[in-house]
Amino acid sequence: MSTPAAGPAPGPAPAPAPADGPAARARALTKAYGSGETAVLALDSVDVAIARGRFTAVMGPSGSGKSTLMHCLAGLDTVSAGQVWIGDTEITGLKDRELTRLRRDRIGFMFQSFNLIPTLNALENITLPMDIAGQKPDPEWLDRIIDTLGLRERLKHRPAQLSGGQQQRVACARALASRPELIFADEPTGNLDSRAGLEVLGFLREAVDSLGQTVVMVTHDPNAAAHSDLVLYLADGRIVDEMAEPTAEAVLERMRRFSGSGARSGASEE
Ligand SMILES: Nc1ncnc2c1ncn2[C@@H]1O[C@H](COP(=O)(O)OP(=O)(O)OP(=O)(O)O)[C@@H](O)[C@H]1O
Repeated sequence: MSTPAAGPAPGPAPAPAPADGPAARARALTKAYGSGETAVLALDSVDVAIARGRFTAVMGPSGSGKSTLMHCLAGLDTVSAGQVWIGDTEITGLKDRELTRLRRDRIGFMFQSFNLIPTLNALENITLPMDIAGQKPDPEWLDRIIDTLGLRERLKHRPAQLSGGQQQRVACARALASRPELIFADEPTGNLDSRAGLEVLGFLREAVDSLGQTVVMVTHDPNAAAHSDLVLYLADGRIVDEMAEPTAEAVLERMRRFSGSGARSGASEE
């Protein structure tokens, strides 16, 4: 996608993503917060590869490092040591401006709080990041997202006129609008009732299956994780296990085993 940013392009332009190879990966990714006696090792030398065109869930007890992993993979947070790549672009070491541009061009975000602008209608919210970047949405792609997400009749509504599920669908459309290589979703169903949550998970699944997107989702919910292709389990800042083709029952069982084995005293909320 072209990036008509103001001024000369800072550094190398984002390379077109290779058709294969991981969508993102990290090597020996370490993240510490604070220093001295109060230092917390949130990620402890994590090696991970996020498969392209797949739906990956990240699970683990509270404080195990899920959000930190997502933020470091997405270039929202700096790393203490190790390397991170988006596609074949190493993002550790990029200057702030380059990183901002890469995030804008190649990554979509969905958060638990939808972060919609209350004074803008649904369509304006969906296209806002592209408007800010001076990019024009591809009309066919935008139409497809709007119809896939069932938002056609809601485009003129402001967030306050939409249900929680509809607001999250708008946030989902916003994340998809620029056709990013990668979508990071942090507890995207956390604020929704179970029906609306199911809808959003269905759309994320659809984004992977029909639109060919790559999704990484942090969740505590075994039912949500069951929509993914692969679950990565974190404990104490390390990836300790993974499960392909998860079912809610299998995920729940695995979580029980972990909390039973006391990965971190008092840290589990499952
Ligand atoms: N900005 C920060 N400053 C200090 N410590 C932090 C900061 N962010 C996270 N931590 C610590 O790093 C560890 C991992 O936090 P993280 O938020 O990644 O865990 P999580 O698995 O996403 O937790 P939760 O499920 O509760 O959201 C925790 O011990 C947390 O207290």
